[in-house]
Amino acid sequence: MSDQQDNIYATAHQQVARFSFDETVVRVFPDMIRRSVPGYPSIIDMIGVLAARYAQPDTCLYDLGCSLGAATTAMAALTAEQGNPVVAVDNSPAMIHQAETLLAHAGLSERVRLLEGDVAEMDFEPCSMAVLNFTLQFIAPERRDAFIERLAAATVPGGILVLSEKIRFEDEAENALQTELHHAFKRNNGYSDLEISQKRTALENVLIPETLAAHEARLRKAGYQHIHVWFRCFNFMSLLAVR
Ligand SMILES: Nc1ncnc2c1ncn2[C@@H]1O[C@H](C[S@+](CC[C@H]([NH3+])C(=O)[O-])CC(=O)[O-])[C@@H](O)[C@H]1O
Ligand SMILES: O=C(O)C(=O)Cc1ccccc1
Repeated sequence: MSDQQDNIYATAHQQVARFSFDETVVRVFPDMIRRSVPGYPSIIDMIGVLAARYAQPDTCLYDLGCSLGAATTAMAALTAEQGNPVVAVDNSPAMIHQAETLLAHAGLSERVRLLEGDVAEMDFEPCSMAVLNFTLQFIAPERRDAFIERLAAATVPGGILVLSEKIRFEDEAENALQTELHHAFKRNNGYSDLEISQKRTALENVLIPETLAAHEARLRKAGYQHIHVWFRCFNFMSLLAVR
């Protein structure tokens, strides 16, 4: 029930509604994210590699804004021997419902604790890894500082945050070029100009990108000691922040 092709914006909508992670999106989500986010399959694979490198005993691993549990599954697979608890959280009931089915099929129901809730409001246990794979961009900007500070405080020394985000560039010309290249990527993956344009409208004031400098400043202020850009393609980026 989540393996269909994304054609949500293929026909003209009279009025394009705000984007939301509802049942319609859940049905097409794996196809949508793979065709919309450059490098998404590699990012998921590397989150597994990072889990194997950074998971510490007696700590949990968080997948915050887990959607259907792609990063959760990669983290669990590459830490099978250590067996750290993986805690996967999302505030979309439709996502959680489908993630539950998929994790059960993968035999991960014991290993993974799946929670429905707002990641910016939850309490954290000591963790050695937290993943925000394209989640922070959907949280209201004024809530981001306090949330990252609380997450950093729960991260043990040497633990990490993997922060993947769509980013904005200060320079207008740079921003326009990187956005155009992202749209070329989507077109190459079979999306029409109408689909690209209607999805863009739906995401306005829902997905709010910040600059790389703003992300780095927030992470440093929260107490992360080392910040590395480990992936970048057009206006998509992933940071590795070490506590
Ligand atoms: N405040 C919030 N609290 C909890 N969840 C939230 C919140 N805001 C948004 N979400 C959830 O964050 C997810 C963002 S998608 C993540 C992909 C996944 N990480 C992946 O690696 O496949 C990214 C994208 O679609 O571009 C959705 O499932 C939202 O319901
Ligand atoms: O499609 C886009 O333009 C994006 O920025 C990525 C995306 C992927 C999946 C849901 C929402 C946004």
